[in-house]
Amino acid sequence: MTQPLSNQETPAKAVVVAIDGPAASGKGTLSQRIADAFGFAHLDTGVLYRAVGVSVLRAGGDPADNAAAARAAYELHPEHPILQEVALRTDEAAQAASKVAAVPEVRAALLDFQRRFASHPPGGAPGAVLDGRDIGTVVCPDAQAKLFVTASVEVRAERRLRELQRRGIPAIPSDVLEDMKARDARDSQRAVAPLRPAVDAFVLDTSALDADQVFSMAVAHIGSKTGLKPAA
Ligand SMILES: Nc1ncnc2c1ncn2[C@@H]1O[C@H](COP(=O)(O)OP(=O)(O)O)[C@@H](O)[C@H]1O
Ligand SMILES: Nc1ccn([C@@H]2O[C@H](COP(=O)(O)OP(=O)(O)O)[C@@H](O)[C@H]2O)c(=O)n1
Repeated sequence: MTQPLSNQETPAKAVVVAIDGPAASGKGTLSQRIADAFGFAHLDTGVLYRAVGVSVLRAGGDPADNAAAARAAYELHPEHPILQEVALRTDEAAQAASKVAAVPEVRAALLDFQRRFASHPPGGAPGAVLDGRDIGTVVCPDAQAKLFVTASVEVRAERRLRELQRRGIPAIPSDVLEDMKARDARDSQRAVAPLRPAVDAFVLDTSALDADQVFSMAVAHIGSKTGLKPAA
């Protein structure tokens, strides 16, 4: 996956905000709000891994099979319709994603695209917000601001359950919790780019914070690192 997302180049060096954390910690919600507030582009990198995982499943393969996972990652490109599918939001897709994500060739295949998005945000945006697991540690280690968003696994499972119900995707509460624990373990223990806060990340436990409180704290942190204030 090496194709550039846009032909438009950004003359000044883009500001990069890295937001990492475990499943359903609120990364995506926060990233989109930060992107909107600062006029930055947003890339949810988890979608890339979910698309690779689902592609392997659809081809009848095993997401833990290195060759099948690597092939699917090399075939993915930024305009691929699978990236828009609601099917990527299911627990099955999440589990497949975390299996393909442990394959070094998959991570390598997706790296250039993510880095290019950060250095040349689409639409000529002055900055980019990337959320995932390894943005602050591997993809953009020089990001001007890094946040690591987390919450207890019980709180995260409850948030994900409500989200799935809202989307009309059937889910069993105990399965969502167990799947999240399994994914946390796989993501944290893999050899390549494991889930962990960068040493210079601001760690934000959102267990008892609502989305507005998280947003305010993140804006304050980004302001302290970049001198920028939200436009609105
Ligand atoms: N601070 C928060 N408090 C309560 N619910 C939240 C909070 N942040 C996000 N959510 C909700 O939790 C669910 C998962 O959030 P999301 O941003 O998708 O997490 P992630 O990107 O880390 O998987 C969504 O339904 C979202 O609306
Ligand atoms: N930068 C990233 C993003 C996601 N992933 C993998 O992709 C899976 C799905 O990521 P996601 O961000 O969509 O998951 P949620 O946090 O939304 O549940 C994760 O469990 C990771 O295994 C990764 O390894 N590195």
